[in-house]
Amino acid sequence: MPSRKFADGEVVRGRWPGSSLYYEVEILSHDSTSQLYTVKYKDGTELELKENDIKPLTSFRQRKGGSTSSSPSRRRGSRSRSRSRSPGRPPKSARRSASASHQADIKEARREVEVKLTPLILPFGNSISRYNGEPEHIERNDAPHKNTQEKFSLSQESSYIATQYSLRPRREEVKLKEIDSKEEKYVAKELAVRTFEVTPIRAKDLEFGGVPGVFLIMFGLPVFLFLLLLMCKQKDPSLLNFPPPLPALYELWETRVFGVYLLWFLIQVLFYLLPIGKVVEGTPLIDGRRLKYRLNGFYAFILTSAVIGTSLFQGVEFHYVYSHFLQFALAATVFCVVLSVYLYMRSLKAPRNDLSPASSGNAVYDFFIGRELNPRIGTFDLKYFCELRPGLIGWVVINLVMLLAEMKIQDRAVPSLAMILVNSFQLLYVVDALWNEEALLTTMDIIHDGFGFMLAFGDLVWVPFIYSFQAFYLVSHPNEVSWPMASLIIVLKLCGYVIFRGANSQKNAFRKNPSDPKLAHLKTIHTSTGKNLLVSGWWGFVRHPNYLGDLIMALAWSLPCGFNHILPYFYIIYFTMLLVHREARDEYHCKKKYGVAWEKYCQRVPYRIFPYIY
Ligand SMILES: NC(=O)C1=CN([C@@H]2O[C@H](COP(=O)(O)OP(=O)(O)OC[C@H]3O[C@@H](n4cnc5c(N)ncnc54)[C@H](OP(=O)(O)O)[C@@H]3O)[C@@H](O)[C@H]2O)C=CC1
Ligand SMILES: CC(C)=CCC[C@@H](C)[C@H]1CC=C2C3=C(CC[C@@]21C)[C@@]1(C)CC[C@H](O)C(C)(C)[C@@H]1CC3
Repeated sequence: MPSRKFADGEVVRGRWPGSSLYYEVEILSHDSTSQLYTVKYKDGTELELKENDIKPLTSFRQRKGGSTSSSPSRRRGSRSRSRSRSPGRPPKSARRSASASHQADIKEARREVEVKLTPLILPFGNSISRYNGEPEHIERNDAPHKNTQEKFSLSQESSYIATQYSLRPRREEVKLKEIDSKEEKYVAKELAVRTFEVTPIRAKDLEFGGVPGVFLIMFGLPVFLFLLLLMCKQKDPSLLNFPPPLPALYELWETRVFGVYLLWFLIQVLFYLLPIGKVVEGTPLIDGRRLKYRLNGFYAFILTSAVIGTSLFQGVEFHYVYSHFLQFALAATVFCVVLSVYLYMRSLKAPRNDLSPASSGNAVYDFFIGRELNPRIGTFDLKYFCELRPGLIGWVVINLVMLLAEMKIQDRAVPSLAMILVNSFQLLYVVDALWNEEALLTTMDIIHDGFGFMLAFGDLVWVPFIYSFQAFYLVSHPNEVSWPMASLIIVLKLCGYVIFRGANSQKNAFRKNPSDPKLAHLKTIHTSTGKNLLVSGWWGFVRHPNYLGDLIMALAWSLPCGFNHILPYFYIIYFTMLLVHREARDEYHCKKKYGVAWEKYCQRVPYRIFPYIY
């Protein structure tokens, strides 16, 4: 029979599962069959640990300045800004860098999650358990105890670790109310910081059809983009005229166009770096750090407008962008490929904690989804910058270019009503995004997806060159819109906007301050993570009211183009597919994160996006 290293009653340090942090524990017993020790933390938490995850107290005694805390719930300190300094964390120099292969990371992570957890008693419910049997209840949003709970925004990553464990409460008699709220605060904070590490996802969890799927998307999307633009350039853009005449590849490349594109990008970089605008903290990362972001997107937009206005006044020929539209699309695509290669290469040196929870260890998949979560050069955040600046602001500039091209080509003194509608609707959308810039920090793109080809292409190519498609279409396919029709379209757009903005603002306000008096009338479902879910207001209507609003707006963008061709409706077709897929991804993550509470929410609010339909 194999010998055991630690005796019952011995006080040692036990590793907190899924992390490299060790806490003082007492050995309760040892199971000779499974070779697991049952240990008890000072707050009463009992877990089963492998021998490798237990160290004698003496291993830690010499360490200077280490934490003296003895249980996950008791340890405290101001670590929101610095990296975790747990007793188990090796010195920085000795820490393994990600230049060691991702496969090695996977092995290590798998070894970590092998720790078998049996019970975990948490004062506010089991924050990392999937189905914990916690007392779910629906309440109005004015219960005072929620304040403390809601302050902790546990990062989305929690869900990826959570399902790796089999957690069962051993002392079910511990009730939520018996626990003092201060203690809750520490436990929740500590869990957010310690237990959630990047766990490589298993092959079956790969999204977008796995490796073959992303491979197809990466080649298919650029081809599709060019075909669409070429189709639109035809006099009769009917689908019957597919395929459009294809230009030679060398005709599409112009170094001057690439230069103009780079200039545009650099101007946006410059505006991003301006020390104007509020600095805010993002959602906590897996190691508890919160990155800082400067919110100056709206200023960048004002400055860009000033630059564009001055250039127009100076007689700069904006028609060049229209006449070289495909060349610009190619320049942006080339730039995006180079950027994606750079992002992948640098991610190989990134520490494991900096990797995206979506990354898999497969090079092709990770090149697509993005391996590093928040690639930064100093304080310059590449993903955050690309998401809102060159592409989104570029979209508005391209729309303006199309408006001018329409006037020139159709010899108009003023732009058509259809063009004005499309331009102003989309301007409102972009200004809204920049005005509410902070909301971007809680989107799936920022907290879950890495920065790779998908977002680089989406942000830098797809948004400016596809989202401006209606304006591009109207340049060569005029459509006269009557005023009654225009009024209907405007009403539709405003309805969509009210739903989109109302839903996003309601959720953002709730996540920022759950006890906001303005939200006191809303009902919520308590969840075990400490974060609650809204079940009335916009979020009680359908489960993704913001997507519904976005889709209604998308329809209003296409309608001014008339009904002669399907092409201008491509956007709404694509967007419906994108949001349905995105909703499914979010649903999957929320189910993992909130367990029964999410199922309760689904029962209460059965429709996902379209009431009574889907
Ligand atoms: N124009 C475009 O191409 C695109 C636009 N968008 C728009 O971007 C915006 C952001 O979208 P996206 O990031 O996908 O998703 P959401 O803004 O809808 O965020 C989803 C998250 O909200 C939280 N949540 C879900 N239900 C509730 C509830 N009942 N109460 C409180 N919180 C809840 C959950 O996170 P948690 O609980 O962790 O807070 C969930 O993961 C949307 O308006 C969308 O339309 C998105 C993609 C493309
Ligand atoms: C086809 C392909 C490669 C798709 C990638 C998807 C991207 C185009 C979108 C993913 C999420 C996005 C968001 C916006 C634009 C489109 C992308 C990048 C967004 C910036 C639009 C403006 C909104 O107000 C928003 C800020 C909420 C939104 C965030 C998500």
